[in-house]
Amino acid sequence: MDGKLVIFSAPSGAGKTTIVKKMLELFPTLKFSISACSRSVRSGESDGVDYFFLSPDTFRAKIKQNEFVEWEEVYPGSYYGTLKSEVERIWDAGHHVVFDVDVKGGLKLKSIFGEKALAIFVMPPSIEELEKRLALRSTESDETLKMRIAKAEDEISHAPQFDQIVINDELHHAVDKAKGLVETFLQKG
Ligand SMILES: Nc1ncnc2c1ncn2[C@@H]1O[C@H](COP(=O)(O)OP(=O)(O)OP(=O)(O)O)[C@@H](O)[C@H]1O
Ligand SMILES: Nc1nc2c(ncn2[C@@H]2O[C@H](COP(=O)(O)O)[C@@H](O)[C@H]2O)c(=O)[nH]1
Repeated sequence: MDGKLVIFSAPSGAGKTTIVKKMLELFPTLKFSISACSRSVRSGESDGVDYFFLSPDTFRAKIKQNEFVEWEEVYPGSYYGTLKSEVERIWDAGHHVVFDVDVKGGLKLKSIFGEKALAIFVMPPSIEELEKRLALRSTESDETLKMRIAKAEDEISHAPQFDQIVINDELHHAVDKAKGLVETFLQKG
């Protein structure tokens, strides 16, 4: 099978991880690209499932060894990146890859893989709703929540560069829209 890539990007809190999890349930041929990151593990997360959790030094060593397809310092001191080995592992097993990456990373992947990739921007209904969702998720301190919200407007300005935009107001509508887009893309020759 010729492996394809489905990329979901959005400002933090817009709901891309929630939508990606639904896509993984709906499409057995899609497998999640487990990113490496240098932030600390949240409650409920596991190493090698949600992320490969690395120290900043180990992450920087992997950058030097050219192990990433793309990487970003998404927040000051917090590195995130797509490992070449992850994409190869998934393609070698005959699957398509789905990514949950920030906006810069999503555009980078699209620029590398072109027509093999479908890049979807998940649009929050408003900045106020984004803030509310992040606060309810209870994963951020006041400081990191502010930092995530401060990036959102600039990230939203890049939405037109994506192949498709899915507005995540009512989750089930967003999932239906994303499902249709992914289905059409995977069926294409
Ligand atoms: N349509 C929705 N309506 C209300 N809450 C939602 C909706 N979609 C997702 N959520 C909730 O909003 C919070 C943020 O969602 P999620 O973690 O999927 O966002 P994200 O874009 O992956 O954020 P991050 O980039 O920080 O990982 C979660 O608690 C999730 O359950
Ligand atoms: N450029 C990349 N961004 C990534 C990658 N993996 C995740 N992310 C993005 O980082 C932020 C923060 O994630 P969180 O888990 O700390 O809330 C979010 O936008 C992720 O999509 C990656 O490999 N490359």
